[in-house]
Amino acid sequence: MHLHRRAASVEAQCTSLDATSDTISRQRWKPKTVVKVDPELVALLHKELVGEERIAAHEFFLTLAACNTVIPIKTGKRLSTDLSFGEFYEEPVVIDYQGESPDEQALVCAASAYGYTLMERTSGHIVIDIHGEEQRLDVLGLHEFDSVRKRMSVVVRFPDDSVKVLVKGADSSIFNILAEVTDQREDQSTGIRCATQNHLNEYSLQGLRTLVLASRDLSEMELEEWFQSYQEASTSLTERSAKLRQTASLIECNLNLLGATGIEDRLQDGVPEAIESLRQAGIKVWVLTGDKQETAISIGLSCKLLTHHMQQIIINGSSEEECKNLLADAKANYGIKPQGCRSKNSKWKKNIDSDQTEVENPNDYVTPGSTFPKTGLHLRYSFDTEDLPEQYGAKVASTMNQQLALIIDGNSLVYILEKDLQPELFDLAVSCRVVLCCRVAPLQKAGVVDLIKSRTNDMTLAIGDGANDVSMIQMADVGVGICGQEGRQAVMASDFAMGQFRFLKRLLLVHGHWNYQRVGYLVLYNFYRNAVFVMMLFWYILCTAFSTTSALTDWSSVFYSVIYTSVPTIVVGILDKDLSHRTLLRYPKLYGAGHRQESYNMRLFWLTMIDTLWQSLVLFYVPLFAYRNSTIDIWSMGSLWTIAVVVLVNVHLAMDIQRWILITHIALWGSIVITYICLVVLDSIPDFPNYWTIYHLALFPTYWLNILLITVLALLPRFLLKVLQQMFWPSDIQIARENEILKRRHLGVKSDEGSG
Ligand SMILES: Nc1ncnc2c1ncn2[C@@H]1O[C@H](COP(=O)(O)OP(=O)(O)OP(=O)(O)O)[C@@H](O)[C@H]1O
Ligand SMILES: [Mg+2]
Repeated sequence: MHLHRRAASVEAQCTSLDATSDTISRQRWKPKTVVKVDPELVALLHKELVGEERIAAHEFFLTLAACNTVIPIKTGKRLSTDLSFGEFYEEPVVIDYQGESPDEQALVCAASAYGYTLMERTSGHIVIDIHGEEQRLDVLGLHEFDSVRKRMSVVVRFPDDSVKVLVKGADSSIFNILAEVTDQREDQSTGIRCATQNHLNEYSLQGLRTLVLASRDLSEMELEEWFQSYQEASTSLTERSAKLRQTASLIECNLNLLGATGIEDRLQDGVPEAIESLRQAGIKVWVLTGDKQETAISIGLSCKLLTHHMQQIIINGSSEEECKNLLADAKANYGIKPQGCRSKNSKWKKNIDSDQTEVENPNDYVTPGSTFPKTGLHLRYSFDTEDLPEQYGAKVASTMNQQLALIIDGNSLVYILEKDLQPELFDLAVSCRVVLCCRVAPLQKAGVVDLIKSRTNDMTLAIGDGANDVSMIQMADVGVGICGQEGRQAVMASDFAMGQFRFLKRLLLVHGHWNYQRVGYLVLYNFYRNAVFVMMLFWYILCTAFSTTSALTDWSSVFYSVIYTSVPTIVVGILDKDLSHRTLLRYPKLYGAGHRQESYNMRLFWLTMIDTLWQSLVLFYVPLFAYRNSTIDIWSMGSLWTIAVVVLVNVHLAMDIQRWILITHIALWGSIVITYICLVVLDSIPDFPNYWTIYHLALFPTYWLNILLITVLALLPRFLLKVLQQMFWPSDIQIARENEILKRRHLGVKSDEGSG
């Protein structure tokens, strides 16, 4: 049976109830979502039928309805009028199913469509409406789903006093605990198993999430033994989950296979596009999923993470030796050499980056370990490209023509992550364009993130929506949680929460870019802003032979950082944008500026410091030279230096502002005005030594010319360097900015012509 997890209502074609019988059509309730049913299966479930097939189908749907943690919520009845007859009738109660797992909700809805409606659930019992007859089943115990067992089970007592354990879970975990095939029923059992296996393969090749259902009768003795152990385990204060797991294994064995389900887990809107953009931005995306391998591959194909042209390296080992051999073979086959650990300041970075920028179509090149992912609802984990080791150059050449996809399952990861095979996996993984880890447990997801974190200096970002993504989200440098239908655990553990995967594109390419540019610039600017002031004071101390006198009042020194220059810094730090969000989304490669550390690096830092030195010298010596033959007092000089440094740092900032808006003007020019106001106020207080200085100074043009000359002379080298750089060595961002400006002008001209 296969059904849609998210689109049950869209698929609505006929109500479940029509299909069963007249009694049901008179029901006082109806499910909120209606599901398309298979008439053949409905016919098989007909009450009057007897026989093994009917019993098996009955038990299958009973398990679907009972073995879950879904809570039915009924909305109240109301009276309505039937217009054709003018009669009052009671509208049926609508049952909505709420639960943490969307898969379970879909399965319960499906069971309801086939006449097995879950009506009520408490911790002690469940009520199921079976073809119009309500049956109350006592729940003796429930072993919740966990990612280690990959299954869940419920023990129920039926009205006829029989006790059954109903189990559902991943195929890999259920097939291991099925009853051994006995001689008499060998043909039938193996037939059923083969058929189920075929169906499972078929479903997973279509990208459906599969589950297997099984059950068995419990004898009184077994029940008693289990119940005692269950009671002990569930009230235990230490190692409760391990004890419960052990207890579950008492009954989760010798099961009879009931059947399999396939649920379509549709990708959210915009996932392939978002992945493509992240890829172009130079971000590598790996997919870590708990799904079956075939399902994961199929989803990888549907979100264009994998393509049919890719060479798939599949690592499915069941022992350490086997995994070692598989990894070694893969490395030998594709000529992959050891990578070693990567260091952040590697000189190879530049080469690789230039490789990237030269290639127009991102699909045409293999970026270092360009492993980009499927995502969807279950997005996994990505890490930013950084630098690459020396050997990479050779490897790029060898893998250029063969796009590699590494597909590895959880079983192999057990041997690889816990043993000494981590370096082998790392070498192979970073050489592949895509890495897809399937059937991985939550801790393994965290282990894979840790593998990258411990071996490279790359930034890691983990994104996920379920409880099984929590450890990965916590392990990564940046954790993003998607608030979806799978509960809020991922969101609670994350640094950023979002509604859909595609918003990640905006978060990284737009906000990430802006943030990087702003922070990078502000770090440099703040070094400069403080250093230029301190250096100016330093020159004064040198000139006065370390006399401990001061030219600036204490107030000026304090106000410089707190009032005179702080507001523009904050405004620019929050509001400045080098490029519009449209441009950034359109050209994801602009995100590469961050990878190349264009906004903040050692070279820029030292250039800024040299510039600061020059500016501080101009700042100090120009007034000194201008007033060399005068009898000006030291407080007047201090006043001039104060205002000159404030004007200088603000004009310096103004030169770098990319986006001028009203608030930037107010903050920047307002700061200079406020400085003047403060100086006037401070110079008007008779108790201060600087009393009345500004009134004297401002009367002479030399004062104003000094400020002008300082600003022009101090900023001249910087200005020239900027002009030269923009003319001869423009950055990607510069080119995109010019493009934006030209477009805007072009549009302006067009609209002028239009209005003319
Ligand atoms: N509520 C459940 N009851 C029984 N089995 C389940 C349940 N939820 C998941 N499973 C089975 O356990 C497997 C692992 O589940 P897990 O939650 O770790 O990953 P996933 O949901 O498949 O993938 P993802 O990593 O994308 O969340 C699933 O593939 C499924 O077969
Ligand atoms: Mg899940």
